[in-house]
Amino acid sequence: MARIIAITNQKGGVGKTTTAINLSACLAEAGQHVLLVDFDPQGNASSGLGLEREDIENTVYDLLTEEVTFEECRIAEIQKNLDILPSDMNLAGAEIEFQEIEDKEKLLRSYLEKIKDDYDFILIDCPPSLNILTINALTAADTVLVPIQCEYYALEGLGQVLKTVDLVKRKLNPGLELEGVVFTMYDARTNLSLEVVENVKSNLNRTIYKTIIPRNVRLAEAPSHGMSINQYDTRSTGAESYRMLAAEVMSRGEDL
Ligand SMILES: Nc1ncnc2c1ncn2[C@@H]1O[C@H](COP(=O)(O)OP(=O)(O)OP(=O)(O)O)[C@@H](O)[C@H]1O
Repeated sequence: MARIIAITNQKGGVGKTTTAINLSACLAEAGQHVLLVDFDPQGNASSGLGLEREDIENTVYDLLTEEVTFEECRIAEIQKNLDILPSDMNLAGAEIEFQEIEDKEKLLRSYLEKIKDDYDFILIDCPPSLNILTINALTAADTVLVPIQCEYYALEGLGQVLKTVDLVKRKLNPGLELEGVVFTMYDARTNLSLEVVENVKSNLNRTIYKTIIPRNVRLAEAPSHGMSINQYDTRSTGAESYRMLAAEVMSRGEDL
């Protein structure tokens, strides 16, 4: 049965999508059967894996509004072992459109529960805001992975995420656990990156991944070529770091 991991941080631009794409791809490369749910109306996880608008017939929005089945929405084997539920701008209307639906927070969960047995991991790439989509993702998830960028306001964003996770745990999903925090865009040439890591470590009594994702230009380039980092530049430090993160995520499963 899959472990469902929501990748979230209400702060924008911290490396959620980069982590969702490359962690999914590295788990798949390691032989795990993975579903990546693009749950951000920006659709960056979909385009970052090479999907053009014309390749996408149905999106996760159509699934949630019951217009299509899971099979009709899923794009199978975008890479070996990796399937994706794509997204597009239509998902931005969810906040208003789901208003009238009973149990609107549990929509995604109801669909993922049906297919959970078919995967080892389901990763959900969340939008950078606390809206009905993020609440749906956290209600569907077993664990939450929080990427935090090595910059000054890192702790601020983290505090908000942890509050939201506690709220969803109390009201909607008692089994929800923190998978861990992962530092992104670490720049070894600056003192700031090191200070942020030390600061978060001393203030956060929670799981922090040993793997730190470095700032790496190949990671920034890969999505514009529609490739994950292990396809785009398999020997880059970016690829190596996401492989290490995948190995940690797999081994952590044994403790969860
Ligand atoms: N480790 C890295 N090294 C270099 N560039 C990176 C790295 N991680 C992410 N980036 C770049 O930083 C930008 C923001 O990353 P990303 O889109 O993954 O963040 P996000 O949190 O998903 O953003 P949003 O809040 O808009 O959804 C992108 O241009 C991405 O290519």
